[in-house]
Amino acid sequence: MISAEGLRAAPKVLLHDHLDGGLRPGTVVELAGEVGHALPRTDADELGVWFVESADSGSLERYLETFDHTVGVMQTAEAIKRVASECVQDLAADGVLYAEVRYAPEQHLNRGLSLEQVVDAVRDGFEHGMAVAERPIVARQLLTAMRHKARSMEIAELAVGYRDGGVVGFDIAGAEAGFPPTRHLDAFEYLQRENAHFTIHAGEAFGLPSIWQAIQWCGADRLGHGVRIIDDITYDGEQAELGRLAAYVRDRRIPLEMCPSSNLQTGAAASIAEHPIGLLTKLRFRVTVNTDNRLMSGTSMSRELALLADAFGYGLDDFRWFAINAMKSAFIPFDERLKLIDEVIKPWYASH
Ligand SMILES: O=c1[nH]cnc2c1ncn2[C@@H]1O[C@H](CO)[C@@H](O)[C@H]1O
Ligand SMILES: [Zn+2]
Repeated sequence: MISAEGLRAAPKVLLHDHLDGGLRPGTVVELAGEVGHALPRTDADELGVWFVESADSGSLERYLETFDHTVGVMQTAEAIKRVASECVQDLAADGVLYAEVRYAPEQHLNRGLSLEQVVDAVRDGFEHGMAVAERPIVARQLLTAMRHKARSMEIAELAVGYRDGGVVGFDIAGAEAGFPPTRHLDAFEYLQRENAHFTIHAGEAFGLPSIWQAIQWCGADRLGHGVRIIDDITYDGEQAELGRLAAYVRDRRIPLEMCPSSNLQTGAAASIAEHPIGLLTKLRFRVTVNTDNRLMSGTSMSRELALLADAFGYGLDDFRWFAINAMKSAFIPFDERLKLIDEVIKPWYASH
């Protein structure tokens, strides 16, 4: 069994982490004090517990309500920059060597920032974080549009505008039921014409139709969560039979950004041991392991891997496979991905 220290040391790759879901509780308390935002708890430790307990709701909609208190304190360039820098430092300290971190710029305009100023603030924060982090890390932005709102085209254009400025892709997030991906088809078609990359939260709180639309209508490069792809697989404990959609996802090596702890909280899975990641890994889908919202789940990359190790007996070989899967699926250019695989990931695992 690998130790907690060993897990932290192992190079990890993170593709699905929300900037507004990963604040340090102490930072939320301090920033709230500065802007007069009312919090449900004012002690940092108690607030941390409050986030986890409130997010532990069994429903994605109620889980998302907790973001009022993080987005609420991320409304100035200074605050956003601080949060972005701390995010990168925390990920690096946990042994993450490459991270794509997402957030919705449209949610940070309450105090007069423009969309561009929000992206610039995150970029400044990431650059600061990368410069001071205790271990080398590469951090890039994904811009999210909220699926119940109507700004996806504008956010997609913003992502393309910043493609040489630290933004490597686009995403849609928020409540899934009632807001299918095709609602934003114009944005996805635009991104395809621009040769840009995007992932879509799909198959988390809604099933196969959402995944099917995300891939076959919208052309998603990756799936955020995608856990419900399991509904297209029959498994009797020995033999697995894949439906057409599951077979397509596996054949095309479409990356699944799986977030085990988050899925338990929103009710997308009953326990880690019963989480579809076990079977999907066994069937060699392109599985990646992610944190989703470190604050709301009280988690980290190391902790997610530790939970999987407990439930499925995974060890370093599996962690290496997850890291390489994720690095192959990243939205940075191929040569940069290869370099991190050949120069960081493979050498480390070969010597441990
Ligand atoms: O697991 C999730 N599913 C869907 N939406 C989410 C999830 N986690 C966070 N957000 C939403 O994404 C926004 C931008 O980061 C967050 O404000 C939250 O509303
Ligand atoms: Zn997410």
